[in-house]
Amino acid sequence: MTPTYSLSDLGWSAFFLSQLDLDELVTTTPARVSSVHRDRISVLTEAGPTDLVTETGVSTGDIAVGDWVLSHPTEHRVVRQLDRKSTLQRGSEHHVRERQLIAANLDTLFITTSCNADFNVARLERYLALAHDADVTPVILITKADQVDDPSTYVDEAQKLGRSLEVIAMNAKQTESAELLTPWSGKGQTVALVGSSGVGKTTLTNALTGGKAATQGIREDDARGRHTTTGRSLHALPSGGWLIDTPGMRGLGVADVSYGIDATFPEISELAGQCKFRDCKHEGEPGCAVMAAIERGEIDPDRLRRYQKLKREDYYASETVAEAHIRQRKFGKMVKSAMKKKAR
Ligand SMILES: Nc1nc2c(ncn2[C@@H]2O[C@H](COP(=O)(O)OP(=O)(O)OP(=O)(O)O)[C@@H](O)[C@H]2O)c(=O)[nH]1
Ligand SMILES: [Zn+2]
Repeated sequence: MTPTYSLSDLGWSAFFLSQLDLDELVTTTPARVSSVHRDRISVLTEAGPTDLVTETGVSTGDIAVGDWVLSHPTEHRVVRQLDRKSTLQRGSEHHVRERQLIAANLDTLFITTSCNADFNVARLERYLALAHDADVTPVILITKADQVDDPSTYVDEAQKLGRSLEVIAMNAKQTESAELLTPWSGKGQTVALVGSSGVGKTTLTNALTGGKAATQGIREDDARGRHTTTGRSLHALPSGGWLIDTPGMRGLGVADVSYGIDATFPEISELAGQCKFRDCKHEGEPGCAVMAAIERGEIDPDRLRRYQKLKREDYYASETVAEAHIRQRKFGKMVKSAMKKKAR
């Protein structure tokens, strides 16, 4: 039997309700997107799961798993998509402004790493920038705590990355691991797991879903081979929450997440406003408040290096094709004139 859910079970809140006008309140049905197909979307409503086609002219590519839409009272179609509380997207590796929607309306992003060679603060900062930019609360999970003598050294390292950041060490293979995550996976809460290959995402997914990851919350006929465009879907958790799986989140480029990078390095970005030049790169410019703080020993120089690296990567990945073109032409001209000067 297909389980039924109330709107609040599905994650509905005042944030979404306040977007409806009186007419919509009476005539439309809120629906949460559980998977996205090329020509339609699968949704969960209070009346159960169903499929909807999108508004005319709107591609399903603009809709992400986790989105809320209003569905028409009699026809199986979307009337309107609601504003998101959060949007998780990834930058493409190409040097064009191109971002791929991963999930909408997540409350928490579990950034997963393990007590071994995978543990890398630069990678964690990269995921943190993504989470902050998406407006999702990050929680760092450090798996394989059972394989080291003292997991607290890993916890302490991760804890340095944020004053109020939650960091949890665990053995993902123990069934209790799901219990450690209940503060974030209770009724109506939506979570996703990201992290490198082999850190234990599948193990944790199975712990959270009770091993039923593949089938919960999706229409049954999906199991008969109807393909979703992304492979992503919304899974109901026995704890009352929702898990959106995130295949394709492994390679992790940053693009257009400048805000998220600043939020990940508050000790640097908060000072940057006091630099003499508004576009100071903190690379030795006069009147640089960040360099001054480094000299006073107040900022970790390694953090500044990683901040600058992410900012550079974000800048190049965020520029449009036209901007890249101008930059390359400028560079070409500069090389030419330098060569002319040399020849003289
Ligand atoms: N001892 C121990 N082993 C773990 C733990 N977490 C995961 N493993 C093991 O590590 C291996 C990889 O775990 P997976 O859950 O498949 O990792 P994944 O992140 O899903 O990997 P991909 O599917 O490649 O992205 C498996 O053999 C798990 O049993 C843990 O906390 N402790
Ligand atoms: Zn500066």
